[in-house]
Amino acid sequence: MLDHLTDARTAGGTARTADAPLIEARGLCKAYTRRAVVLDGVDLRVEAGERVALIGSNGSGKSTLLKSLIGLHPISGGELSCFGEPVGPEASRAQRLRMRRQTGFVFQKHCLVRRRSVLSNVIHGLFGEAGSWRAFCHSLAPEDWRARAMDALDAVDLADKAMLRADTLSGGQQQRVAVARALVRKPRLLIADEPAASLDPVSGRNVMELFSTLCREQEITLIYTSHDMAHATAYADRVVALKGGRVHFDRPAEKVTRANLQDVFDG
Ligand SMILES: Nc1ncnc2c1ncn2[C@@H]1O[C@H](COP(=O)(O)OP(=O)(O)OP(=O)(O)O)[C@@H](O)[C@H]1O
Repeated sequence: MLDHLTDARTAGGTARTADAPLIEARGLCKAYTRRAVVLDGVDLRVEAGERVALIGSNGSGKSTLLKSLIGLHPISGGELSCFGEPVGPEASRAQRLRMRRQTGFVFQKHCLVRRRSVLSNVIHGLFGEAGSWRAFCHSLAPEDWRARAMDALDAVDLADKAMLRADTLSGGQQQRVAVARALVRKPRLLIADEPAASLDPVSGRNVMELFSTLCREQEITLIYTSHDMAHATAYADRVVALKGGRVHFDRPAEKVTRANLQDVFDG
């Protein structure tokens, strides 16, 4: 089964031209073990500025695909390029770091540091920049970092909560802080893995609306996973469905039908 997983491109090579897609995967395969082939020949092209929803049943490989696209998981086969650079199964640490620096992340669990202020949590998004140990505490951070973090908090409408402890905010507000933390570094790509899954319907819609709007305004490419079909179709330009380790369909959000969705989740 793994025979076709051996032709992965190695890291390095020449950078693509400026009009190349932000991400391009051809025949992408990912196996955690010889028996656990999760992605089995995924083709995916994401243009800069697009908003893409990834859907599929539990275990269909959505999170694995998200992480593989940006080098958090090494791929097992196929061809992948991200930010114009080929990404092989053994991407160097330097390349992975380069990709991470251009990417913001938001997860279902927002992973804020509960005892720290909202502002400190957003400044933590600047970890990885020069002198980033100072991002640990907002009072040690340079003034321009604090200003950037305040701008990000303003964008998610939480500037007035900057000095509160993170764990005094509601779940929806904390997720908006996580959005600000992801955007403070002005990433080219935002990856969001079930960002609204732990929120009530209204907070979930608010967070999705926020993502979608900020990404469009700031020309950030967005790829998110969701089990909520209304979220998948309302906030994305395109919906990509995974089934059996392959792309089952890839179509504009407005053309996705109820039957298409049913088909994805039927055994
Ligand atoms: N680190 C890992 N090591 C081994 N197997 C893994 C690992 N991560 C995920 N898997 C397996 O890969 C498969 C796909 O998991 P993944 O989390 O990518 O699916 P998903 O579509 O995001 O699922 P869900 O909707 O439940 O979040 C599952 O069978 C899972 O057990």
